Amino acid sequence: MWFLARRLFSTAPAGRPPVVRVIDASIFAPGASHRSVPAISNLNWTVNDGEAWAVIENDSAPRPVGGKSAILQLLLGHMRISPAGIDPLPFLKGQDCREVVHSVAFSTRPKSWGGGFYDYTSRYGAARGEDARTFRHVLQDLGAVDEQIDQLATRLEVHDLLDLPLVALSNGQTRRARVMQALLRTPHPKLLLLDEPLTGLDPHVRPVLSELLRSLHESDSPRIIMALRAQDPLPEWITHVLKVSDGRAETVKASEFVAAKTDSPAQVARREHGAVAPDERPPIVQLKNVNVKYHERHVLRDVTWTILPGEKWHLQGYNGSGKTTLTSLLTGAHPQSYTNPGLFLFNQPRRKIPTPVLAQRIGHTSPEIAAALPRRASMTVADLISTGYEGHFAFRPRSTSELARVQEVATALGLTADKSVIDLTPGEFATALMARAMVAKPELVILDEAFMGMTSAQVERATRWLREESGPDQAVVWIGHWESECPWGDDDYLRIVRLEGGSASVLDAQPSRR
Ligand SMILES: Nc1ncnc2c1ncn2[C@@H]1O[C@H](COP(=O)(O)OP(=O)(O)OP(=O)(O)O)[C@@H](O)[C@H]1O
Repeated sequence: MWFLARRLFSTAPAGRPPVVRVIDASIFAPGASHRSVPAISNLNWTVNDGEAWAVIENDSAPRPVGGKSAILQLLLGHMRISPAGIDPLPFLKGQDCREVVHSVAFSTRPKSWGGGFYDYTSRYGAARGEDARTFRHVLQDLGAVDEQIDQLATRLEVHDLLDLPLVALSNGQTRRARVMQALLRTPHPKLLLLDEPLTGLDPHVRPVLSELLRSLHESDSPRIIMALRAQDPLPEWITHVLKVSDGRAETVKASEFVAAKTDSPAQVARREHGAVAPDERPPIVQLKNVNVKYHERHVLRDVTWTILPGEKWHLQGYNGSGKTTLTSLLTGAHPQSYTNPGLFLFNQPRRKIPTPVLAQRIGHTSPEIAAALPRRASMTVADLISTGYEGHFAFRPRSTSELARVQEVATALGLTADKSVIDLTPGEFATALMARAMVAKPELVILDEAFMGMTSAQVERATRWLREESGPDQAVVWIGHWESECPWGDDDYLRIVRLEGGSASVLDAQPSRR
């Protein structure tokens, strides 16, 4: 098959045009005048055949168009390039890049989803049925044949999900599904651009996807250029890095880039701030032998777990292991939350607490919420953060103290309160969602992939703020596949619960206070 063909990774045969070549050019957003500030100035970038490049953003003050997305947009033919007449992709030999350059972005919501609310809880009720459009149907509609679908799905470890409705896939499973969609589309891509492809993937799946991308790239079918955050580990097959920072770009060898890397922002912030020890009071969450099943699919199996006030938990598990399902029981978003006899929240059976009350008492951010949020030009950062008081997307006039608190949180996190949400970078948007989860100082906060799309400077600021803000009274469930990004560590009595095969085990790697 075309996508499994392999070839030795060799230097470019003489005479083959470079994949990318831009010499002394400035890149402008479409529609920007000649006098406006370029998104990237003085770009000098050549990608020779046989090289593997990552575009890495290292912005201290990210601008909506000046970072890695400007480079990806350039390769997609969406930017104006000056001097005019430069063809940034000579290897296409004049072929229309809109046909053969595909991109998959994971830190932003596709524009086609518009400004309305997308009900992410529908996935919990999605059923296998004759009418449901399955993952396989969606791929077939793109022109893929079953043999290709089966091979690629097996390689990406999503084969047993092909007959599920696409909406039922977990966050990490959806990421792999989107890569499959891009690869199996007709016409096949010659260049595939992936923006943060490894975020949201568990440590087991990351090498699986990375290895697939490596073998595709080495066989030129398609070539891959990926954009990463500065704090992400660099796949070992990447040979060169384009560092983009504050509207300027610099090329370095991957080995030099790795050698210059320092500790993660969370590690730095943890080192500089003291430990916060949790308090001991009656549990705020108790699960006793809780089960969740979809027909024959047993997602959670006899899960028993207790969260005490102030405890900091890292909920771990591979993609599809049931982390989102488990947290949706706590927030009441899952239909089976209401009927589950073993679920106790705030010292009461879950069915005795109305779901809107849960939404007020539990702060929550997740990729599903990020995708669901209605984005309208008239909605400001302050509007968005203040919906954290109710925990749903209701807009009502705010009291003076609420407004002051929203402003305080926005300022502390470097956000401009009156900026429209549609003008936010992915990192600013993730920061605003995190602020929303925390603004009402809830007793329990669930931070699921909270740093998705943030630059390392934003991660560093968010880490410090979370550690200062979330004192001994607030319990936190942290979900993130990058262990080094967890704002709390051993010194904070961080506790670990791991889901595997539907079962939960508590792994106390360090001596706990209890
Ligand atoms: N309606 C449904 N029908 C069948 N299976 C479902 C349905 N909804 C979810 N699942 C399955 O339940 C499993 C758990 O999904 P969940 O989103 O909880 O995983 P996760 O651990 O949060 O994954 P990730 O790390 O990718 O976010 C997945 O394998 C998913 O495909």
